[in-house]
Amino acid sequence: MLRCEIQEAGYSKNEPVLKNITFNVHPGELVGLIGPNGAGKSTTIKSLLGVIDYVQGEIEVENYAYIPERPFFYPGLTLMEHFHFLLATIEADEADFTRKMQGLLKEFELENVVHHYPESYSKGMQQKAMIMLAFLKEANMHIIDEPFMGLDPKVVRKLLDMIAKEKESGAGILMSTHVLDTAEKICDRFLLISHGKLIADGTLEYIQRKSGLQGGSLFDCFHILTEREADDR
Ligand SMILES: Nc1ncnc2c1ncn2[C@@H]1O[C@H](COP(=O)(O)OP(=O)(O)OP(=O)(O)O)[C@@H](O)[C@H]1O
Repeated sequence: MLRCEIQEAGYSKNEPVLKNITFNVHPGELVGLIGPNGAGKSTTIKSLLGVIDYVQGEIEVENYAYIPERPFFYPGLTLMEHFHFLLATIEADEADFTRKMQGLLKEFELENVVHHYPESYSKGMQQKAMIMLAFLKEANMHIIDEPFMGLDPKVVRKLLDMIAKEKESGAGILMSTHVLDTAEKICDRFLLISHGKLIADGTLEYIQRKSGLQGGSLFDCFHILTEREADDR
């Protein structure tokens, strides 16, 4: 379970970026975090991860794995060494971990480069490596920042399968994305952020009702609600 009750958060106390962002993510639930560029999605995620300077409020998130928007790796470690490092920091059965790792390496076609430095990978390969590391952690909660950019359609399919499996096994997932047609298909609920505020939290039906667009796409509802919020400012 993830509980987020942010009263204010940002990069300095004088200029908070987020105001009153309160939501939960329950076990087995996939929640989409959506909003225009600069709305505060990444700042919300950074607040959850505890890597932001100023957060006023309460955050509760246990045993999470995080897939960042921009991959980062430990310099001087090969991908295999990253796996060994991860194994050393989590409580996992080594044989089980190795079996899963090998399965994922094969699925993501990274077997031939596992002894190379991830810095030498293409952008998509780096993202695949980050996804593998996150899913090998066997977390109760997955926090995923814009996972689809730069991935080829085959990998997107695999990622969606992995997300579905995690959900089935009871993990909660918070995923920020701009890919609204995919989000519409897979998310149980949506958090719509605009100008640092949570302007909607609910299912597609709720979002449709709120935007006055019965049966409308998430894409169209998104436009109506964010425009309305901008007009009200
Ligand atoms: N490191 C930072 N220092 C200061 N301000 C920042 C920093 N990162 C983001 N901001 C500001 O915080 C606000 C919210 O940005 P954030 O990155 O959370 O948006 P986002 O919804 O994730 O946008 P995008 O869809 O473009 O990734 C913006 O006004 C941005 O300028």
